[in-house]
Amino acid sequence: MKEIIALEYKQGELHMIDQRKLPQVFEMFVCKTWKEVDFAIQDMVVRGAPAIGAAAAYGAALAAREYEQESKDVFLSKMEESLAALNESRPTAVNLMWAVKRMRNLLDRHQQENVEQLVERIEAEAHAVVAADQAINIAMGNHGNTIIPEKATILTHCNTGALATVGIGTALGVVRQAFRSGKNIFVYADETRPRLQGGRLTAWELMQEGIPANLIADSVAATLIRDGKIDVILVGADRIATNGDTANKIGTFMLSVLAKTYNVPFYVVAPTTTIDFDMVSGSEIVIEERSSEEVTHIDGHRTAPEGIGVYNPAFDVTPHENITGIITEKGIVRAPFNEQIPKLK
Ligand SMILES: CSC[C@@H](O)[C@@H](O)C(=O)COP(=O)(O)O
Repeated sequence: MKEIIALEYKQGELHMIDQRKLPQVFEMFVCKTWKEVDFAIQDMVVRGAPAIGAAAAYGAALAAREYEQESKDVFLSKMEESLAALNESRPTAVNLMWAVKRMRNLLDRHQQENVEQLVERIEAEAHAVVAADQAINIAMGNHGNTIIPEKATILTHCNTGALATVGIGTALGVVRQAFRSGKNIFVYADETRPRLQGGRLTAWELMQEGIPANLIADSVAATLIRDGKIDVILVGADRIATNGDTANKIGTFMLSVLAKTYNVPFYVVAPTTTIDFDMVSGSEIVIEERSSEEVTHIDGHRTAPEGIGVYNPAFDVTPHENITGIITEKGIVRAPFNEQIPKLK
């Protein structure tokens, strides 16, 4: 099976699978400048917390190449301008800020070096972010596989696979490892309104891998859970506070309430780069609100009446009380989260 590679840096260009077009069209979106990366993140050509972090890291590498002929002062100020813009491209996934901070720290640590050396360091750092993410995904997949029963029926939300990362995925990475290890699993994938990351992307990834699955409208999940048809729920995360409160794709909170009501294990799968160690509770997490067209239109066609008001938060926060465990590359943490999570730093 050919692995899906969400993004790749080749000869000074960042090539990304254009996730706005899948599954109908498989097309690469090529960024030659950091501003194109900034656009790609905002417009969700690339999406998913770890993939956004990796894209931002390569955005910094492209910026470094764009400004390599400048004097050191101009180079540093242009780098800061691009890093500040990339940092703001989407607000909720902390991996983005983590990648930008990593680049800022790198420039700070090597401030005595010349521009040429700095450019090389930034490029190497971006490659290191990607290499680390691949290994982290495998480790999460293996830890996660330990809680998946032999014939599990798994419910998942949004897209947390290879497209959302630069490896096998977070929650979908656990699904992959369970399947690849020979377990007889079945997946229900929420379509994930309004952007349909489940219907378009997760369904596509599951089919590429040959994992048996049904796609469901989001509103079907409650019936399946009540009827005892789901053994475990696996979701990803965009930002986790140190008390375990977790921001993830809108609709995740609702699933967690159902899981708690009907005693279904509910696991968050995320690398430690998704933990915001400066945030003690989910109430501090900034939730992105996206355009009304995501709700009033489907595939560019208006489905809602002109003039209707729209509320379109892209994420919600699941309280830690509803979470059975958080599967990270360092192992599975459980309550009391506010004691266990800081140990992962
Ligand atoms: C990679 S797993 C976690 C999340 O990033 C994922 O579930 C999610 O919420 C993605 O949101 P998106 O708005 O598509 O970037």
